[in-house]
Amino acid sequence: MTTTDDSPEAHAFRDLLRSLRVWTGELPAFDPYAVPDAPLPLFRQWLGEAAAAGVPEPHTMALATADAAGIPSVRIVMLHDADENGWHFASHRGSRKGRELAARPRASLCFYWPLVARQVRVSGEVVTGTPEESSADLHRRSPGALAAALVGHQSEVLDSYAELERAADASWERAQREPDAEVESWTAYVLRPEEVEFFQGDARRRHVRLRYRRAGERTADGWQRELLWP
Ligand SMILES: Cc1cc2nc3c(=O)[nH]c(=O)nc-3n(C[C@H](O)[C@H](O)[C@H](O)COP(=O)(O)O)c2cc1C
Repeated sequence: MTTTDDSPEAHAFRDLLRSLRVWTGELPAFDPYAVPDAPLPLFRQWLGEAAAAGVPEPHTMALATADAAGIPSVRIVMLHDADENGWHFASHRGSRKGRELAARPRASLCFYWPLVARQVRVSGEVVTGTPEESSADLHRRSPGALAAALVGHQSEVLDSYAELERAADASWERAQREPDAEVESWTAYVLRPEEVEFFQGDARRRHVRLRYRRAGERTADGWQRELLWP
């Protein structure tokens, strides 16, 4: 594939891309032979280390879903928890992702923590929380998050920004007045991991990739581990 755009802007853009670097600075070491039997403790450790290293918003992640025809879509959402049940997040049921998860309840998550050159990918089945769990999720969050959820209509076409401003102001006031307000479409989801892959970047490109896969009865804790070529 050859590039045809010869404009100064295109050249400047390509020069910028070539000038940018990854995997620089002091990167942590990662011994893939000294790891826990299951991925959760390692994930919690890595998220803690990313936060301690100053990675901004280490609890945000890309969530990839697909529609009934298999067309993929991806966006950032916040991690609300990671425990024995899986990786928790929440959104509106009627949004694009919500509709896709209803049609095809599987997803992949991807975290990237550049200051420590680490990536974590998680994939598996997605289970929808009960209305009680979804409501608890909503009310554990900040008044600002409740106000944002009260606006609703996520992923619908917006006719004008002024309409959003009016709705956001009304929702903000309602969230202050009624901190227990419910948002019917707000839904808690849990991704039950079947595969979790840890990637540690290395300045000499000898990246470490360690994958945990659900192994059923084959191992005591239900996970098998394997290294992958980077
Ligand atoms: C840092 C960040 C965090 C976000 N967290 C959430 C979230 O937790 N839940 C959510 O529904 N949308 C969240 N969003 C907005 C989504 O990226 C997306 O725009 C929205 O959910 C609509 O996606 P959809 O049309 O694919 O359903 C977040 C966006 C950013 C940039």
